[in-house]
Amino acid sequence: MGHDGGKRVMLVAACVLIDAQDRLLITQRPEGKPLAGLWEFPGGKVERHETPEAALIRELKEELGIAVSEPGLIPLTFASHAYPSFHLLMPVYACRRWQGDMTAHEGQALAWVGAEALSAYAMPPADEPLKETLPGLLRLLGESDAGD
Ligand SMILES: Nc1nc2c([nH]c(=O)n2[C@@H]2O[C@H](COP(=O)(O)OP(=O)(O)OP(=O)(O)O)[C@@H](O)[C@H]2O)c(=O)[nH]1
Repeated sequence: MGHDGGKRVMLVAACVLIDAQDRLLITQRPEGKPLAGLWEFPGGKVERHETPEAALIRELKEELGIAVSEPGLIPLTFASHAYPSFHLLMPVYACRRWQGDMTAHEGQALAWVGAEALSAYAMPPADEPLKETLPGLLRLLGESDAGD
């Protein structure tokens, strides 16, 4: 065992989808999955030999039926959290552009919320720090987007 406890690092890619009113999409984990009932950002595990971007494009299609392109995925921040049986490393992208009608393909509830309102939702422990940092990060992103 290493001095970190020897936990395996699990790579999960997640996306903050942002609508025209600057609201963010969160989805509720369905019953039967670990952490059921908690709200999270869409995404999922990065498979072997898959890039985080490719994993996200695949997951967004599977979970929500939307198509996003790689240039539309803007690296935003990451979460790094020790769960009891693994260490989660989660790159978080922002995305404002997608194609297709958004549908909850896995029976998950969807909610569009302002960044400041995230604190009102129960999210996985790894997401807790994001509740504090996302409002400021998204403001910066909005300012840097203003020119394009
Ligand atoms: N998508 C997503 N996963 C998160 C977030 N926060 C967080 O701790 N996770 C964790 O990251 C892991 C993602 O696994 P998942 O089960 O959603 O991924 P998946 O769809 O590839 O899994 P499956 O196909 O095996 O069901 C879970 O352990 C989940 O709890 C988040 O904001 N979004």
